[in-house]
Amino acid sequence: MIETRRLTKRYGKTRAVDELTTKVEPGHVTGFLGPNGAGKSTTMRMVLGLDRPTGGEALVNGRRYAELRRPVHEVGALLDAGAAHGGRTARDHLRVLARANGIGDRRVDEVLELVGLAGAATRRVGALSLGMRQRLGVAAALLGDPGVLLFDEPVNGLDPEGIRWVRHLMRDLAAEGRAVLVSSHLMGEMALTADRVIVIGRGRLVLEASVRELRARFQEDVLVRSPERGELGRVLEGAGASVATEDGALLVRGLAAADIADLAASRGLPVHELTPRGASLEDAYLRLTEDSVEYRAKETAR
Ligand SMILES: Nc1ncnc2c1ncn2[C@@H]1O[C@H](COP(=O)(O)OP(=O)(O)OP(=O)(O)O)[C@@H](O)[C@H]1O
Repeated sequence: MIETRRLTKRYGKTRAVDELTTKVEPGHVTGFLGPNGAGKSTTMRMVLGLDRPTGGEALVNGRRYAELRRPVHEVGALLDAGAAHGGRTARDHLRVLARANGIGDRRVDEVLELVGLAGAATRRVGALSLGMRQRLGVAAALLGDPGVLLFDEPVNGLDPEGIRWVRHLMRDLAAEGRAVLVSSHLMGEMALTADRVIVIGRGRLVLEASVRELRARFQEDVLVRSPERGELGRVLEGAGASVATEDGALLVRGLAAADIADLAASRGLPVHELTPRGASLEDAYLRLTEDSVEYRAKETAR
């Protein structure tokens, strides 16, 4: 679990992080979203003890990073995939990290296998593709088998296959009961990976919600077709939705498509169409953060 309590970081007059209070729970992938300069990296660096807060605190499993007895066994991070020493082999790079933390060589081979780099273990880091360096970074984060993981923009620059791999990995790590925090600029990408999101802008918390809540909040309505329209309409109203009828279909507000499907299934009511309509999550996110974009493109006056 990661907790920040009124976490603040000032650089001169810039409040990079401003009284940020959040929780990142185990068993979930939490997306950490915000425009450029919102304070995501600074927050992560403070959680990892790489930057000192100006105010407030950042805790991993209830302790500040500096107070963790075996930090690499509690928290792992992928911050900058370019950071590995280019002249060493992938395996040696990990062995150096492992030895510095009292971890045996066997675990090195295990994590190489886990991230699909066993075949490239003797290649020099400098000769690895970006996707492979990213995997090596993930291997390093997993060395101590930590319960808390932070990934800063892990899909940046990856090809579709690499992106899919990262997505699956995050979900698997969360399914194993770990707390996984992943930063991104893109709500669309996060909606596919994360089940919760923390949105920040100019260092401040804008929104903390489950992706499901977010969809329900920003979606206009859900179009539902069912041969049992009347009965389904009553069930949905009973669950708090407002229901209108249009062209033989139900227009449902106040419930997410997944909840509608679950309710229909629990009553054995057939559903022939279920279409969420309205703003995409990406649009919703842009609206949420439009006041906090650091550098806005200026329109040229003519
Ligand atoms: N070492 C530093 N010195 C001065 N200002 C800094 C420093 N690090 C970050 N900042 C400023 O703090 C703010 C937050 O930056 P940060 O890198 O945490 O944002 P971010 O959300 O990670 O952005 P990006 O998505 O662009 O990586 C920015 O205004 C940035 O310019």
